[in-house]
Amino acid sequence: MDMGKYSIGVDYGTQSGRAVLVEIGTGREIATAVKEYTHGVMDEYLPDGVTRLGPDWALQHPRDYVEVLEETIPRLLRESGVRPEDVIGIGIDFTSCTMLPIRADGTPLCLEPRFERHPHAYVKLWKHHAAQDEANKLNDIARERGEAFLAHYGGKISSEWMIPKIWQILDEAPEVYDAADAMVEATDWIVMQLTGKLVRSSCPAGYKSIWHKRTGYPDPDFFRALHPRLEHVVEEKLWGLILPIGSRAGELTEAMARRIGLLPGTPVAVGNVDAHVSMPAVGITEPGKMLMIIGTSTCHVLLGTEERAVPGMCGVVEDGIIPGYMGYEAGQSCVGDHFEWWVENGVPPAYWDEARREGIGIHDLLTQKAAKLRPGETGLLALDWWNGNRSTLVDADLTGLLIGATLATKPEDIYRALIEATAYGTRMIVETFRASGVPVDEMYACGGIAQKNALMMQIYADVLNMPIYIGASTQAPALGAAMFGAVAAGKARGGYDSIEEAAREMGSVREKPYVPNPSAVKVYDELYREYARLYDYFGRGENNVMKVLKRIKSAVAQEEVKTC
Ligand SMILES: Nc1ncnc2c1ncn2[C@@H]1O[C@H](COP(=O)(O)OP(=O)(O)O)[C@@H](O)[C@H]1O
Ligand SMILES: O=C(CO)[C@H](O)[C@H](O)COP(=O)(O)O
Repeated sequence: MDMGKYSIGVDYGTQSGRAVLVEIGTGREIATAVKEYTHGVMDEYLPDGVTRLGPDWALQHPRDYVEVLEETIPRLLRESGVRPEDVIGIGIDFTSCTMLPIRADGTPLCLEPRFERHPHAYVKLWKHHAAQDEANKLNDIARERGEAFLAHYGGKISSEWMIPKIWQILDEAPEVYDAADAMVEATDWIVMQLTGKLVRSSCPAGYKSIWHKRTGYPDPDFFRALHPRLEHVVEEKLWGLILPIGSRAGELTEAMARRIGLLPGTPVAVGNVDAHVSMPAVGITEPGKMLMIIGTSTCHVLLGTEERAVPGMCGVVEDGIIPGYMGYEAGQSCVGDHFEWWVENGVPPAYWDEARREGIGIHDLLTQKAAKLRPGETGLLALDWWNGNRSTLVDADLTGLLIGATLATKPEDIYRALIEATAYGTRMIVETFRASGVPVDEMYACGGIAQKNALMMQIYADVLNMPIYIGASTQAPALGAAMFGAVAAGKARGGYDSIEEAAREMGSVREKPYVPNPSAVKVYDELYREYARLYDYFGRGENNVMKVLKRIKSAVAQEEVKTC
């Protein structure tokens, strides 16, 4: 074993935490460890198995996040033989806005006996969409008041973000709101567990908490207009130093060092977000190159030189991704989740048997079958809104649509139509950026699905009519987090002084991109035009049937709760 220097990155995804130990200088991933969350995503019941959650809820358990550190980091050291003194830094990235109410010392409220059966005391996962009413009211009030911040967020604040989630807690559980000394992003909370102090990251603050590098948070007046008790929400619940990404949040405490096998004093980077952190891991540090991080959901991140208003984007934040640039984000709320839904609910036993016989996963079986179909052959078209629309409509109340099914439609036809729908959704996002004056010249992809599903990447190349370059790492977010760990350590300790330097040495893409096939491009152009018509028809108010159905469903659910 040589005595190089190493950094650890921990990527907290929707289902699991993934840690990598990376060699400084080469970006070589020496060891990887994955821990599935013990409680997974809680969307029906609390851990007691009886406390029922409402529609659109999605919670997590904060203890699972600490378990990830305790299990994966010692495993990395054991398997690699790397000495703790040669680990010069740690970086974290997380899904976002994944948030929780805590005491001032960092204790999550859900760990207190008084609150263990209280849904609002748990972590609200990014895809918790039950704060849509609050998001709608917030957007109406912000529009009426002519709040300038709306332009930085594509005209709408999403129900996935911090302020609607805090407001939902206040509306539905004022006792939890009162007991919370702070509301924090999970990325900042886990950094707090490592360092013992609360430091907030400028990245999620900028994208998810309406914080601006130059103007800070919105005025108390605005928050008062939402709810009188929110007037001082910033001082009361969002306090804490905000540091830019690329800085050091602090050092590993004695207690945590003992629990995870590293040395106390190891530098810890300011927390990051899973999408944004991936850009340097793919080697991107300049404008015009859009990166798709494809997993449970997809995030699209892009650098620009000017702050433009792009309708329905998630946001533009100065220094939000790479210091010195405007960082743009857009996204799709379900991509892998979309396929998972189909696999779990629509695929007959014969297909599962076939996959077992062939010794492959069900996704691989459906992909193999779908790959035999030509573009347009299924006769199907879908809207990719099974978990709402994150960009460009920013509406969690929109739902899925499949059109063209017949008695001859097969499971692989639908699987392919769902893949195509997500590709059309991405094209809509790319076209919206371009129409708003933000160039998108090249497309990149990373994340689990970009690595695993070649058919899907080919369909994206064909639908977008652009080559798709794939990040070389199988764990791009964790690699990016490790790179930020190396920057937190700094050159003097064997790391880097800037993320650009780290990206040059440690980030990379695979040699061969997926290249568009002209005959497929032609068919997909025609199908995309139909997709765009459906998108406008169901998404922009001409036909609100999706919302009507949701309203009826929610009324029925409330009736059921009353009669229970
Ligand atoms: N071969 C595959 N093709 C398409 N989707 C897949 C495949 N294998 C798994 N998935 C989907 O990928 C998602 C998990 O993505 P991943 O990037 O591993 O995790 P995360 O979203 O937690 O970062 C799941 O929703 C699953 O349905
Ligand atoms: O909104 C996000 C980033 O801004 C979420 O973190 C993301 O969409 C969830 O990520 P994943 O699908 O990889 O679990």
